Amino acid sequence: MPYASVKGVDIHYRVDGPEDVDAPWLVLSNSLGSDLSMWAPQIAPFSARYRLLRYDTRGHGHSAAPAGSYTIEQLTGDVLGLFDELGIDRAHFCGISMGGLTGVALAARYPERIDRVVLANTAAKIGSDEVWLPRAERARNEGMSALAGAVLPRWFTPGFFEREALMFAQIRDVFVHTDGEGYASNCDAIRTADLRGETHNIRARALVIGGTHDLAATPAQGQELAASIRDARYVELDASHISNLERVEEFNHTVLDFLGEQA
Ligand SMILES: O=C(O)CC1=CCC(=O)O1
Repeated sequence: MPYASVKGVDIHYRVDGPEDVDAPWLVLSNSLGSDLSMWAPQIAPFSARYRLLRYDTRGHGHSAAPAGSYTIEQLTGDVLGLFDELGIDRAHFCGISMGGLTGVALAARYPERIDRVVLANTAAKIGSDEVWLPRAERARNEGMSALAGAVLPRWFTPGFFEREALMFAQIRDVFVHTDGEGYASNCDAIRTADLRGETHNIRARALVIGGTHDLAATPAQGQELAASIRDARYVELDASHISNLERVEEFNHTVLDFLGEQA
């Protein structure tokens, strides 16, 4: 399993797709409580066109979970560290929820490194102290199994759990095996990240994907995010929070059409 040591923090990543040096890079960034396996239905179609870099956000999957609260600067720094490790000057970026927040910060602060950006089920400010402080405390004190029942039902619409029982079992498995301290430290990063004053700096072409039934990053927040980014496009899918898994075909077409459009 490949790792990059970014300022002493081991970040686990995977690369799929063409070795062709001319193929553009596309980076995928996971949501809170998941890992790079959440992109499984995107790998075949996306890697047919792009050199696909997936990674486990610190505190998740096989990446290290250093002690102490994380910050959005650390989450973006980990991506830039991966770029350095792999010799990537510039890439497309697609992040969902917390991964989308990372994408907002990268596109606003490092315009020279980000080509096109897909911001799915996210906002420039996600949740509030009231959401994140008790969530982090519970993850630290009671562990991930205690949180699963409260958090996971909001990720999908009710029909998904019956239709995709196996997929949901895998998602749940990743969630409950996420390091509780690492998860809580990412809650701290989300809680303290308010990028609403920075989105006007984004120059990358941007696609914002919302989920009609998403309560964690609502359609109104997605529309607000899109409206704050120059020339951004907003597309809404009939999904809850994890739209890349709930509406695989629509998500894949929407992203590939956007990335492949002529400038
Ligand atoms: O897990 C949730 O409650 C929803 C969520 C917020 C940020 C993220 O990545 O997921």
